[in-house]
Amino acid sequence: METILQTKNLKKYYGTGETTVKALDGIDLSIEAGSFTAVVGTSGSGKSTLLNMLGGLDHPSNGSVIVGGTELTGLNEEQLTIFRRKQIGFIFQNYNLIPVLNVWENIVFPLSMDGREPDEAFIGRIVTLLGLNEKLYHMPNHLSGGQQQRVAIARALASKPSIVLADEPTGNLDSRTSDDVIGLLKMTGKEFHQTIVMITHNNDIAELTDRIVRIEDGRIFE
Ligand SMILES: Nc1ncnc2c1ncn2[C@@H]1O[C@H](COP(=O)(O)OP(=O)(O)OP(=O)(O)O)[C@@H](O)[C@H]1O
Repeated sequence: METILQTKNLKKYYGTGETTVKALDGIDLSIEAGSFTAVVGTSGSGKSTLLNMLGGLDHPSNGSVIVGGTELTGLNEEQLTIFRRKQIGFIFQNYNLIPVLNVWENIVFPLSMDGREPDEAFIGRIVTLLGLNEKLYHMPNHLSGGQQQRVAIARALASKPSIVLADEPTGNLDSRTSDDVIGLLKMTGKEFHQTIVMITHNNDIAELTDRIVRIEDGRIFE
């Protein structure tokens, strides 16, 4: 199997001296292409810090992050931005939709920011898979939480990323809607050959994935 995401002795320390917080304290992790991994752990254990490092949103204090053969620590800010736009789809707990744009506009917004033409046939497939066809011209505040998260998933997938990073995507959803959202992520992951890494507090949700990685105090326990 091909490794698409890898960290080697990854460390992220905040502050100095006695007040140093070791958010990540030597993480060695390899993730296979096409897999769906859940990252679990108590509050403050380092989950979001790890996800941000994998997505090139933050710089390590030490160690390396290698994505598809590219060592992220070797990239400057501009290269990192291009890397993120091309390779990564981000999904957040709070959906982060733009309230003044309708569903379709939200989905294609990151592409337009990037000066890219949306692949309408491809996005049409995503929209259909996610059951959003009837909602394309609705505004986000007229949608349920589950529907808003499906829009956020469509937006994350629209740029055809090879990797999807999701930080508590079901954190605001009831358990049935959460199961639906995970089912959709699994389905789109398979359909579009994506690697998914998802943070969750919820063990039942984690059980639905291929692999569970547990973090405690910035270290991995599997
Ligand atoms: N910018 C920052 N400055 C200082 N400390 C930080 C910063 N970001 C995170 N930390 C600390 O690093 C540790 C790990 O934080 P992180 O957000 O990764 O945890 P988490 O497991 O995602 O938590 P939660 O489940 O509550 O979101 C925590 O102790 C946190 O307080």
